[in-house]
Amino acid sequence: MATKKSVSSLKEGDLKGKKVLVRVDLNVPLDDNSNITDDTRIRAAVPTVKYLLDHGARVILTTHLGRPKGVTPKYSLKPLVPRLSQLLGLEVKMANDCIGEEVEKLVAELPDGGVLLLENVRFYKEEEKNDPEFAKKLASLADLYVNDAFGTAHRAHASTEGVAKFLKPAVAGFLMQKELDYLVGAVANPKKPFAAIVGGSKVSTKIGVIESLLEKVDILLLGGGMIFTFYKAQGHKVGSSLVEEDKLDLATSLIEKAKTKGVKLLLPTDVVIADKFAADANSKVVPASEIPDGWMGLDVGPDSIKTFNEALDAAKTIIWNGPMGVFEFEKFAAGTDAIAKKLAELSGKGVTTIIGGGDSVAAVEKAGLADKMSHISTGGGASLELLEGKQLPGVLALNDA
Ligand SMILES: Nc1ncnc2c1ncn2[C@@H]1O[C@H](COP(=O)(O)OP(=O)(O)OP(=O)(O)O)[C@@H](O)[C@H]1O
Ligand SMILES: O=C(O)[C@H](O)COP(=O)(O)O
Repeated sequence: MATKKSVSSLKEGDLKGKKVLVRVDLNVPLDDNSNITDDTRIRAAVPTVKYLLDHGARVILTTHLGRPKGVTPKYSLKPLVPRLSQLLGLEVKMANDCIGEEVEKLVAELPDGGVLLLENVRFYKEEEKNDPEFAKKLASLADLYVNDAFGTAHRAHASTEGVAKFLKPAVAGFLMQKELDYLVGAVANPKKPFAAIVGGSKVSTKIGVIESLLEKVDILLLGGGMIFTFYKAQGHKVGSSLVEEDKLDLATSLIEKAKTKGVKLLLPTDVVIADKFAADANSKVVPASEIPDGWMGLDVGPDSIKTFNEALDAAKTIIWNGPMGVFEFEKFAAGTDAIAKKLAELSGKGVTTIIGGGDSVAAVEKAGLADKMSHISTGGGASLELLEGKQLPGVLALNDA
């Protein structure tokens, strides 16, 4: 992917008095009372907005929230305004729509250094259809475009892709830049040895990532529910653990591929098993090849943690995607916690540590170690696609540097 023009290339002369449409990803989790339960994505959007405000721009923010079908009050962005205002240190105005006359009026009233948040862009079905007329209407609100919505950059939608055709320049925000620097840059040119840890529930959702990483890494550690498909492929008894019967050949071929590529592939040697899929299940540790009938593997065992830690000690760059076990249940969180702690420790010793989105980020945050890592991705699907070596439409649409 060509290097894209960054918002840092725009100076006071380019920005003062200019209306800038900024696509952010403020798709944050809300509880039943519309309280924000994790504001990471709002905090991550702040540097770009502040830069624009400091240079006298008028900022128009656009984002989606959830997957509404038409106008749905539950997915209004109103609950985000207080936190956004607090983080930016000014009163953010909010429009009840994202296009149309009322929005145009509010944009016209926006002072230099002011911020207007548009209502959920997915209230229009034209957004996800990447409808050019809708993109044109959004674009007509502004003079230039900044895309800082890394978490949505894998979607070719009107506000992430279509709009860039109508606004020049169209540049990457600081968050977008940072995500690409780590998830593309550090992965393409890693300090070696380069280790990857891949977990999560199923091998089928991680095939692309594993295959792509096998081309690049020196060490690959596998954990999570997917390991039982590998064990079964090797002829082990897996009890009632999660297995994808139609992926047994694939698991064998991935092991072969690792051998051919000279990648050190480590599967856990012991596992924590449970007599039911529940937080209060009975549990015990057994060798990975001896899971009794009626029991299921829900975490990697202590010997595996030790072996994994030793393997990671050799690495200079580490990327992690997907938990080692069912970390949502305290009893089966030890493997995931141990990886989080190890990566935090190694970060302190100068190792580049990248957490590739989704549940592994939740696990690192739960362990209170988020600020210790070199990079924590704000994108689940987007980071997965990048790790699979795919191009992201929201990035491709931006102007080359
Ligand atoms: N041994 C296991 N058996 C069953 N489920 C497991 C096991 N180990 C981990 N999981 C579950 O896998 C889920 C995470 O898998 P997933 O593939 O979504 O990972 P992820 O990398 O975080 O993905 P995404 O980025 O899409 O969120 C967790 O909810 C966890 O409980
Ligand atoms: O949370 C995400 O992964 C992004 O905001 C994209 O959301 P989507 O999967 O609904 O497109």
